[in-house]
Amino acid sequence: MSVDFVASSRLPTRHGQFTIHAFEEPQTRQEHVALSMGDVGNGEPVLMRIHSECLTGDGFGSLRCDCGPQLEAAMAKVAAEGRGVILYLRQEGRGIGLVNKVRAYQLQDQGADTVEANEQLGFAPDLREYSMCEDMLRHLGVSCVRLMTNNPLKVEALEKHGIRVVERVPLMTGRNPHNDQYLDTKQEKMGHLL
Ligand SMILES: Nc1nc2c(ncn2[C@@H]2O[C@H](COP(=O)(O)OP(=O)(O)OP(=O)(O)O)[C@@H](O)[C@H]2O)c(=O)[nH]1
Ligand SMILES: [Zn+2]
Repeated sequence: MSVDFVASSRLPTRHGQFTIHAFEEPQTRQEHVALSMGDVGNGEPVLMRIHSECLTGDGFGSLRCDCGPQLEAAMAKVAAEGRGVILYLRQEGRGIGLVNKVRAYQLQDQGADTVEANEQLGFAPDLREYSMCEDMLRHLGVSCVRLMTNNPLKVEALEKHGIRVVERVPLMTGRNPHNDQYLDTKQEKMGHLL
């Protein structure tokens, strides 16, 4: 999916001052944003996070997943280096959307794991794709990254879109009794490097 750059502005945060860049997919009007700090277009590898929207974890502090602490940790690491990028992609629920994610949570409350719940709803375990990253990174002048993730599919997807990943930086944070099994399932069934 191609995306158009729309606007950017200053974004002071508790981790320091970022610039927020807004993008839109012309066909679907799907919106995505990037946060950047420092001179990311100078050709040096850029510390980067691709974060998939999780309203429950990022916004409400849900302990069912590790998204909130991962986003906080990624922003803190970028701030510590004074340079980096967070691509915040609006792919809620690994692409099934917020309402379907709550449906999946309901099935998980009844015993399904995160993969089984998606399958019971008729979805693949992970519907995300990352083609929009290419336009977003081109706009920011980034072609080479150190990617903060535990998901090898994200590394593969970026390389497929012409972005060089010189390092995978593990992002292990936020394990708790409520998401213990969820993280184990990601490791066992989805190949995450936890
Ligand atoms: N369908 C579904 N989506 C979930 C569930 N729990 C979290 N998510 C979504 O999963 C996405 C985050 O993906 P994860 O699999 O946790 O991690 P990742 O982004 O693939 O990998 P990392 O880069 O290591 O964080 C967010 O969009 C969440 O909303 C769930 O039980 N079911
Ligand atoms: Zn989450």
